[in-house]
This record gives sequence, structure tokens and C-alpha cells, in this order.
Amino acid sequence: MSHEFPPLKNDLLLRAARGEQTERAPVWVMRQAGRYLPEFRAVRANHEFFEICRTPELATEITVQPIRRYAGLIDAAIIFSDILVIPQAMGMEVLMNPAPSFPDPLNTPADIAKLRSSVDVDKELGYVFAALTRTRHELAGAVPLIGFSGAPWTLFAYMVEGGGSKTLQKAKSWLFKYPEESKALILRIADVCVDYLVGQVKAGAQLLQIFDSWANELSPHDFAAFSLPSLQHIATSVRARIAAENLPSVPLTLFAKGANAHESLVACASSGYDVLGLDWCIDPSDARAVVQDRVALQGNLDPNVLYGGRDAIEREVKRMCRSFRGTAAPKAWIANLGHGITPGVDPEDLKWFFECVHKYSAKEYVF
Ligand SMILES: Cc1c2[nH]c(c1CCC(=O)O)Cc1[nH]c(c(CCC(=O)O)c1C)Cc1[nH]c(c(CCC(=O)O)c1C)Cc1[nH]c(c(C)c1CCC(=O)O)C2
Repeated sequence: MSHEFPPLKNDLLLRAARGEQTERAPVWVMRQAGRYLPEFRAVRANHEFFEICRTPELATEITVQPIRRYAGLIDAAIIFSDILVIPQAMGMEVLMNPAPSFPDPLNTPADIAKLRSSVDVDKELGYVFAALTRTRHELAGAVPLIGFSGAPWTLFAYMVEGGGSKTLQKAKSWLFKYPEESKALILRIADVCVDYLVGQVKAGAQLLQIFDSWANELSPHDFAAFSLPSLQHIATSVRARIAAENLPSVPLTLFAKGANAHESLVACASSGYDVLGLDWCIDPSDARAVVQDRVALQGNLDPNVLYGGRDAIEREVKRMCRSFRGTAAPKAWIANLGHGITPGVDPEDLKWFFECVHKYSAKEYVF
């Protein structure tokens, strides 16, 4: 399929990600292609989760569903896939029933030998690249297309835990019992992430986001010791490879959920990313005061506000917009939730969220 794509009509997200002030905040939502949409559930009823990921026609269809439904209100598409395709590419089996589970997790460092010694991302993850290219054509330039990867620490935690966990006891036992082996494995995962992200840009991704969903489980010290070096490695290497291979330069977003300690925010804002995603446990104006103008910010409504009815959604979006805009010279920001949207949300309430963002983030709106 051709890599000549239709021109982009809405570049609000890319401008904000590069630090420009925009006429209003661009808006999209993490997990926007998902179970709260009846049109997603209709496709899902007939196909397994990873089957959809591996079938570019289906992945494209689901990626564009929210773009069709919220045309004119939503400013980005994010490719339908999952962060756990990287452990699969490294040779691990991952099931989704309905939560992720690994039948054969990494119990001790000896199990690392079970992973593929080198990963050919074109061979193992070429289906994601095909889905990205197809989706760029299908979008016809309506909005930019976001590619993504899990962060090495979060992927490491899944590979060791064998699925979700409330305490991450196994993953953290590794960190404290086998710190050197843990660091080495995290960096090995990071190298696969780099190849995968560069491949996504080649295939047509226009912005890349790294999801460190389990950053919140680490103390600031351990986040700096175990996660940050791999995040910095990804940003530096992806940029270098993009330049060396003459690919379009794309903004990079880091969503390190809950890495809200002062020192973690400063470190994240200085680790080579253009945009820092925030969860709802920090006030945007406080985050801005810490990171100053090093990065654009993204976030950060509590996803559960979407269950609170229209008045609550409007009130909280207004509060969020006011905090992001601040009182002095406003800095670039991107409106989003502070984590993924959940399955029970009424799609009409999400529409209202978008409408409220358009209203209260507009430059001309006076609080
Ligand atoms: C931790 C994580 C995962 N996957 C992802 C993360 C990081 C973001 C986060 O922290 O929420 C990322 C992800 N997963 C999915 C996307 C697609 C793009 C998007 O709409 O944002 C993205 C960006 C689809 C998905 N990934 C999954 C679904 C639902 C699967 C189904 O149809 O049953 C979707 C639409 C499954 C999934 N995948 C994962 C879990 C824990 C689950 C099950 C629980 C849940 O749904 O939240 C792992």
C-alpha cells in the first residue's frame, strides 16, 4: 500500500505537541477505540481481541469508529492495538479473556532464556505497520494518527506478573532481588520498543505515545533507577533513527501514570519528550509550575467524571481548562482523560465532554 498520504486538514494536535499555543486545546481520549462504543462491541462479538489487532482491515475500522462518530469534535485517531504485542513479539504467549494473562510468565531471570534472542519487528509486528498505513489512507487527512508502545517497565511488569496485579509483588521482587537482571531486561525491551516505534513512523504514525501505566507503583527513587533510563533511551534512539533514516520527525508523548512527585515530573520533562501526559491526581497548574515550559502537557480529567452526568462533566472540564490555561501566559496543552475511558460510559456523555472542551479551552473564552 502506498506511503503517499492525503494532506492533513486538522493539525491542532501536532501544533500543540510542538509547544505552540492553539486557538483551542486539541482533544482525544485514551482508549477511545473501545468497549464503550456499540459499533466496537459489534465487531468484537465476532472476533477475538488479538485477531482484530492482527487484521489490518478490522484494526483500521475500529480506529476510525470514534473519528466518524465524533467528526469535527475529535482531533486525533490512535491506532487500535495493545501494549502487549511487544511481549508477544519477544516470544511470549498472551491471552485476553477478558483481561490479559500470560500462561508462562517470567518467574526467575533463568526464564529470560525463553525469549527470542533478537526480534524482527517487521516479521512479528508487520500487521501493526500495515494497519497504520491503511488507517492513514482511510482517515484521508481528517486528523493525525497516533502510534504507541508500552513503556519497558510496564511491559516488564506484565511479563513477570503474568497479567494485571494490585500490588506488583512479583515484578517488584525482581527489582529488589535481581536489580541488574531487571535493568538489563528492561533495556532489552526498550530496544524492541525503539525498532517498533521507528517502524510505526515509517508506516505513517504522526505522533508516538509511550504508556508507562504502572509508573505510579514505583517510588520516585525506583522510577528514576528502573524506568527513566529506558524512557530516555527510547526518546533519544527513536529521534536519532528517524533522522538517520530520513523519516518525518514526529512529536513524542510520555504518559507515566502517577509519576507526580516533583522530582519525577522534572525528570520526565527533561527526558527527551515533547508532551507529558498527566493523570488526575495532580492539578495541571501545579504540574505546569514544576515543568515550566519544557514540554506541552496532556490530560487529565478523572475518567469517572464521565459517569457523573452532564452538569458534573461541564463543571469539571471547566475547572480543568482553567487550570491548564493558568493565569499568566498560557502554554500548550492537549485535552484528554487522565487514563483510559472505561466500558460503561455513555457515548453521548463523551460527546458532551468534547463539546465542553471546545467551549472552555477556546482562547476567547474568559473565565
Ligand atoms: C495497560 C494497557 C493495556 N493496553 C493498553 C495499556 C496502556 C494504557 C492503560 O494503562 O490503560 C493500551 C491500549 N489498549 C488498547 C488501545 C487502543 C487504542 C486506544 O483506543 O487508545 C491502547 C492504546 C485497546 C484495548 N485493549 C484492551 C481492550 C478491551 C479488550 C476487549 O475488547 O475485550 C481494548 C479496546 C484490553 C486490555 N489491554 C490491557 C488491559 C489491562 C486490558 C483489559 C482491561 C481493559 O480493557 O482495560 C493492557
